[in-house]
Amino acid sequence: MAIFRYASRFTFSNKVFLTKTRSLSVLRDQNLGSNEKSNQVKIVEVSPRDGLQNEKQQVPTDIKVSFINKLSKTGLKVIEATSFVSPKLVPQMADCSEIMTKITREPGVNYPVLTPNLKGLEKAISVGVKEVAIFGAASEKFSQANINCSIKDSLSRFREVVERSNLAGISVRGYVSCVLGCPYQGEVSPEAVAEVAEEMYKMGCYEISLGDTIGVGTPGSLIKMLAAVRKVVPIERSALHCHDTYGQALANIYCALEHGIRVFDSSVAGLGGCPFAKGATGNVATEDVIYMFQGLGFHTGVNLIDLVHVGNYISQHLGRPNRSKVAVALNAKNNL
Ligand SMILES: CC(C)(COP(=O)([O-])OP(=O)([O-])OC[C@H]1O[C@@H](n2cnc3c(N)ncnc32)[C@H](O)[C@@H]1OP(=O)([O-])[O-])[C@@H](O)C(=O)NCCC(=O)NCCSC(=O)C[C@@](C)(O)CC(=O)[O-]
Repeated sequence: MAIFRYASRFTFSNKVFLTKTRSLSVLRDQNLGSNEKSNQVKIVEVSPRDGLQNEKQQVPTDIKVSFINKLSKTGLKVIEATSFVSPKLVPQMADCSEIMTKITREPGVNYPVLTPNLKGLEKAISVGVKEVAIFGAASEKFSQANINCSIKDSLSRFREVVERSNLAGISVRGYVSCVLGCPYQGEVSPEAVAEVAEEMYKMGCYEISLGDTIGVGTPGSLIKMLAAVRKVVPIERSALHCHDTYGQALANIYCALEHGIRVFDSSVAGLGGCPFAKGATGNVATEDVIYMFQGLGFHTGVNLIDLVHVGNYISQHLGRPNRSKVAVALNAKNNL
């Protein structure tokens, strides 16, 4: 893992986080806060939503329901099930209410959904959703393309969603897209990311998921972005959401782990892509992330073989090979 040993020292909040020779376990013991010492990581499985939203061919609702039910049996504790957005813009998610009424909700598993505005939230409440996510962007152009409003206007809409959610006893997660680059404007400054993340955190999001929407980030740009964000959002309240477009996702996840992040979004079989980010390919594959965490001695509570079976199930339905490298290897080795 020499690639992950940094020659220089990076300073965040007056703490030195990385040196040339320190291993992850030493970092865990010496540098991180009490929450961050834990060897637990949380996976937010986004495949039923982020994984499928970009599929051109409509996936039958019963297949989606069966997919979510199968994921629920693998040990995953958070499964983002669908999104309550415009069916004209994202037809694949048009069956959101049906999905939420048909799935079997396993005790101890959380099934959050995306709600960009009050309209989506009210629909979600009517089908018993317990957690929602609002989704903003650090890039003005992406905000316009994705949710048809400026960053400023999006924050006002989100405030309404958070206030109404609080009344209904619903937790709210916040996404910030384009944290390491934008498909329309290119570079996005760490300060712009921190500004939106701070607003969302202050308005009441319990967690801020930092999205590398087009997968352009590297550990170099990630470190700079995290340095800015951690000044305004506690690291234990931050999550990382990686797409693997440039093959950097696992490197970025490992890097974020070293910087104290313990929540990671991923998608079984590497499904995914955003309809409003041309060229954005799949999310990092959950199987690959779990395999790496297992190797590092981190507990995810997820049964990897069960997960590979579920990835195979949905890949077969979509008529394409499983995009997880770990799944491909285990399929060949175990004749799955
Ligand atoms: C945000 C809106 C709704 C604003 O859309 P708008 O056009 O500004 O909203 P509007 O209030 O003017 O309404 C226009 C029409 O949409 C309807 N409408 C309005 N709201 C809803 C709703 N909630 N559910 C269902 N319908 C809705 C509304 O009823 C009306 O219908 P019409 O009168 O024309 O028939 C729209 O732009 C939209 O749905 N965008 C889709 C956004 C989306 O799903 N993007 C992909 C997910 S984000 C992502 O993938 C990134 C992430 C999270 O994974 C992290 C990362 O990777 O970076």
